[in-house]
Amino acid sequence: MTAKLLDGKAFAATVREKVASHVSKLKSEHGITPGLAVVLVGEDPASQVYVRSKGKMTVEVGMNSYEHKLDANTSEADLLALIEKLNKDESINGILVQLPLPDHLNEDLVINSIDPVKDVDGFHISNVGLLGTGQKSMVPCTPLGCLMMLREHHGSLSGLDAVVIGRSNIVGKPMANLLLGDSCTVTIAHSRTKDLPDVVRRADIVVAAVGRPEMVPGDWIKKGATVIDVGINRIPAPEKGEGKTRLVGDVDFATAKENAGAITPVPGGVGPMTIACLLANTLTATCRANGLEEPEGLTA
Ligand SMILES: Nc1nc2c(c(=O)[nH]1)N[C@@H](CN(C=O)c1ccc(C(=O)N[C@@H](CCC(=O)O)C(=O)O)cc1)CN2
Repeated sequence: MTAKLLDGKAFAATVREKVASHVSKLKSEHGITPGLAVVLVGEDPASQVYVRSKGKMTVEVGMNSYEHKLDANTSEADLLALIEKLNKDESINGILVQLPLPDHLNEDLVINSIDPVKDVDGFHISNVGLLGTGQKSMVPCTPLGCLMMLREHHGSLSGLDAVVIGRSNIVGKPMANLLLGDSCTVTIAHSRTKDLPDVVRRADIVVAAVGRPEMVPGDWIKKGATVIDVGINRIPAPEKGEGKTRLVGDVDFATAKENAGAITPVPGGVGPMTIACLLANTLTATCRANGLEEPEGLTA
């Protein structure tokens, strides 16, 4: 059996189209243009690429994009002062601080200084608490993207056995809460989980978010299961030439696709959904801030 490929790149394009059409209505019917501020501290090359891409796609869906690129040595006080300014700025509906931050900055402190209503990453402790208690919140972009792809493929997720491998605050924990919200039976597995292969073999849905290249082999995957690979790992690719690299996920795609019913590729799976969901969250935040109806199908 060869799995159906869940094409995140194509799906993300449809999400961005929906966002663009809502933004166009917001402008024409209410005179509102959503604004997203992205803050980058330092010169991490991958972060620079993601931030550039966020800015470009924000403009493409008709929103205003504000980029704040700060020196790697920026003090915590200066960063917090910028966030405070953005919190008060009425033209800004969404604020995102690109992660990881340089080591001298306290990530929790910085994230929790963002107004929760503008926290389009859904990382603020208030949003974490709201999601954990099943209340309306801002939802982290990558898990939201995974949920959208799962709903699109399965329709209802109710009653399905799901395993989330990885317990990070950014993906693993919110993903587990979202699956629980859709009535899955959820297991969170991690480095101390006993007999991980056995746990994974029972699952109808496997979400791998550990950051370890190809650690989930195909023979852990139950026949017909849906595999969502969140890992984006760059590994050496000598076959492409000296010093060349390639991207792989946390799942061994070549063997997993033989057992899975559906699987996301890397690249082109979950990754593109992250930015599409950021735009969806910015639209949602704008609607909430203005007391307008939220867009359907773009939230959890
Ligand atoms: N504040 C945040 N920081 C980070 C987040 C986040 O959601 N909020 N997530 C990641 C980085 N990220 C967005 O910020 C991101 C990662 C990957 C992709 C993506 O489209 N990946 C492509 C491959 C890209 C490549 O060639 O390297 C894919 O998977 O197809 C988009 C966004 C960490 N920081």
